[in-house]
Amino acid sequence: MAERKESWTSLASLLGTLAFCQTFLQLVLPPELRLASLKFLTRALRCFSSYCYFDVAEMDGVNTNELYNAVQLYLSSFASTSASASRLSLTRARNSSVTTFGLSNNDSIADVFDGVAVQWEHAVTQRQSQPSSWRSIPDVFDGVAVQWEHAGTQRQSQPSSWRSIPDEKRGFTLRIKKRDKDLILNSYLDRIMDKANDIRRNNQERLIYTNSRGSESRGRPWEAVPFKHPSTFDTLAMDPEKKRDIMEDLRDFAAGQAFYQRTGRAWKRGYLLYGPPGTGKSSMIAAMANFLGYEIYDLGLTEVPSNSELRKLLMKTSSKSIIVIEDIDCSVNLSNGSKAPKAPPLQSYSADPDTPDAVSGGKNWNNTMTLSGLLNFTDGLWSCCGSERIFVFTTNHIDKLDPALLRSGRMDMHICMSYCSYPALKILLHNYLGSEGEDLSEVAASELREAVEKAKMTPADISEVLIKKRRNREKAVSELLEVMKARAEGNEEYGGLREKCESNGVEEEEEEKRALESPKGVSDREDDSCKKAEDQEEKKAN
Ligand SMILES: Nc1ncnc2c1ncn2[C@@H]1O[C@H](COP(=O)(O)OP(=O)(O)OP(=O)(O)O)[C@@H](O)[C@H]1O
Ligand SMILES: [Mg+2]
Repeated sequence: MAERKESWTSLASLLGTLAFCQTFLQLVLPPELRLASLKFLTRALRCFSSYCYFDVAEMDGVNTNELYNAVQLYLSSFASTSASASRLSLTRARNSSVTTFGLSNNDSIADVFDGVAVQWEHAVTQRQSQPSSWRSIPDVFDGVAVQWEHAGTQRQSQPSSWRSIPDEKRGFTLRIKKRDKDLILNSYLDRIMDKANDIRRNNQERLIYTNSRGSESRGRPWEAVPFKHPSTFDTLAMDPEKKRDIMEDLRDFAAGQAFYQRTGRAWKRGYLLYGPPGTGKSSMIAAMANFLGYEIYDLGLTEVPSNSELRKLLMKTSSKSIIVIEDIDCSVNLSNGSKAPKAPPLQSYSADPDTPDAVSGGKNWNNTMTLSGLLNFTDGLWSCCGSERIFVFTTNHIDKLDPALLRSGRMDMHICMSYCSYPALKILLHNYLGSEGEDLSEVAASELREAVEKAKMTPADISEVLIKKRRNREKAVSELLEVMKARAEGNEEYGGLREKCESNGVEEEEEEKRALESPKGVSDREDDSCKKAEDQEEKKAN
């Protein structure tokens, strides 16, 4: 209290002295000397002040000062609850449902960082009436004292090239005690930048981007809409242990900047999601994005005419994003347009993605998209362009993928999305009926457990049944049981048919055709695809 009183007294006397000096200078000195003496006076007064001041202007030349925006966001995070701010400005960004608070003109706000008190002031002045300003800073080089001086002169009229500069000059001034400056300045500014990035991500609705042919020439390589997919790891029906592993992996990745830096690895991670349709691969991607707060770039490879276009597209993705390529088995073996010769198959894996290789038979593939072009970006030198990015490839047929995509280290994690298991079914029951099966009778629960293992139904199939009957829990469960039992019977019949076909020497392809025609039957082979892939991976690892 006494300290505050003291500072008010010194401020009042300082203002008095300044007013007196100004009047005195105006009366006594000729105009050309006034400025120099004012400059001298200000410098003299600063020597006695225990504070130093840092100006953070909105514009750095003609560019926006990132730090200004960051400070604005940072202060908004506590401006509304701070007792020291008396007047706040309110803003809401495009695509956002969140209101941000800011300091009004010439208002100030106090902050504490690492136990050190600082103060921010926001000043808005008209550019035309901007007073000439002089700034000087002493430096010592080889024991010789030098002084840098920066003079800001009044701009009478803006040249046309400066039209983009706002008429108002906005800036924050940070006041720190001189003795604390070296202690906190850098770490405090780093903290502000980090916090601002977090706020930006939380405030702005995340977007999902997609590409279309020719969008690059229209000047907008990606088109975006707000991303509002409600899928989360809570609602995703899959083995809880597997889910935990994936979440942990994602968490480690997002917090792994120092690790990736230390180990000399590009800060990126690749996931390959494979499994039959309707097992939740796309839902998993949405859950990942929601879990990490990342944006999604849904890359349609069929819309990318060449490797160089692909490179341009990928260079325009932001960090903290998931780059998704769905159904990679269907989209990489591309040609440039339907009439163009077929692009080299995935095996045509040349060192330079833009040059033909031996397999392509000497044809010019410069205008085609190749797997090597893609992998060059996800895995090669270009992978370090941007950081904190996740690549997700999905496929229904892991066995059709080129070995180049599957070789160890290419995709960091292979995740099998398979038919619904009992633990996954419990999640679906919780999602749609509000119960996890614990209120089911023991008989019903054990019946469900047995039926779901035999039925080999996808979570999508089960969801369909539960959605229809969700108003009546008992009916929903009994109908689901019926459907699952019927499906299990179909599977058994199909299994018998398959055995018969095999003993009669019917071609495998024909058998598959039949399976497609029969919506009921699921071959064991299909179900086993995850297991087989996992076994193969285990073998490779050993
Ligand atoms: N594992 C799951 N957990 C929760 N819901 C799921 C799951 N799998 C599928 N569903 C439901 O089925 C719908 C289709 O799932 P999704 O699109 O994620 O499957 P997919 O594996 O991507 O299929 P496709 O291979 O055809 O692209 C989803 O909207 C969701 O409601
Ligand atoms: Mg999908």
